[in-house]
Amino acid sequence: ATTRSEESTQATDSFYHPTQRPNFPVPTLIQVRTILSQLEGPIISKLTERFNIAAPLSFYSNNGAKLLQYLKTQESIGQADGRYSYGKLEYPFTLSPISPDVTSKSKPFTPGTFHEDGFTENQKLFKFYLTQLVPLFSVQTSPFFHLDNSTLNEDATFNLDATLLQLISHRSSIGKVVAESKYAANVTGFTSLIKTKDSTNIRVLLTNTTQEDAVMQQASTAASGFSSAWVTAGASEPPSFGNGLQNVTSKLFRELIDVTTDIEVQYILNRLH
Ligand SMILES: C=C(O[C@@H]1C=C(C(=O)O)C=C[C@H]1O)C(=O)O
Repeated sequence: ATTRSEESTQATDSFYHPTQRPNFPVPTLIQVRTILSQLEGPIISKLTERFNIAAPLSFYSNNGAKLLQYLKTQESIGQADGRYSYGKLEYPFTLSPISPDVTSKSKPFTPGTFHEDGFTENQKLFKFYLTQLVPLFSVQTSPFFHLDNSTLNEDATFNLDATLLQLISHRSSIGKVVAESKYAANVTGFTSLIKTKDSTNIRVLLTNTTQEDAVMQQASTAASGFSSAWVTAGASEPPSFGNGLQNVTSKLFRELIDVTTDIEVQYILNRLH
């Protein structure tokens, strides 16, 4: 008989049975940081687009039920294409989670090898997006021209929301790889903290505020670039546009760093499972 957890594994990861998953070595910390910085452009670009679409808060009533439904439809298609398969570091908002890896004699997960913990912060990211960012998307103008005089486009708005949510989920999930590279570089230091489940000191060991400042700085520079490019491209913007985009960008990246770090901590706590 198939158990509940096997069913849900099949649901999200139809590509590999848990016992036949490949061993994935992770890149070095320097390489992962480059990978993370590659995502800043796409995230801030989508954020700029979304920031510039008029959309009433009523689109998001009932805790974003309609947006979740939109995501569910998209994710079912993505799942069929293997989007959430093992090692993709993409985790759905609406489908069942991937099952965690279990270490055994035949599968020792030597340091430097990815070890899935099945954890996501997608619910937290969705709530943050809905309650902290959406209220700041308050432009009144719409880029759409409809002959019936309507200006709203719910579907296009949800499409941008979905892309943005998927990008920030992916960005924070790369925290798992960051954590593996840090673990591989300090197995002894982390192992004792894992054994005592000392999440506070695990977080201290994972945190690098110099790197965080560099990420925030790059995000801020990107936001300035996108707002000027938008105006150069012909958008008629109020004088508050540049600062408004800076504000949402900095809120988003502060949250992303915190969530990425949460994901790193969880990954380490479950590393020896
Ligand atoms: C991702 C890392 O871990 C933590 C999270 C960071 C981030 O989300 O950008 C940056 C520095 C660290 O505090 C890292 O060290 O690069």
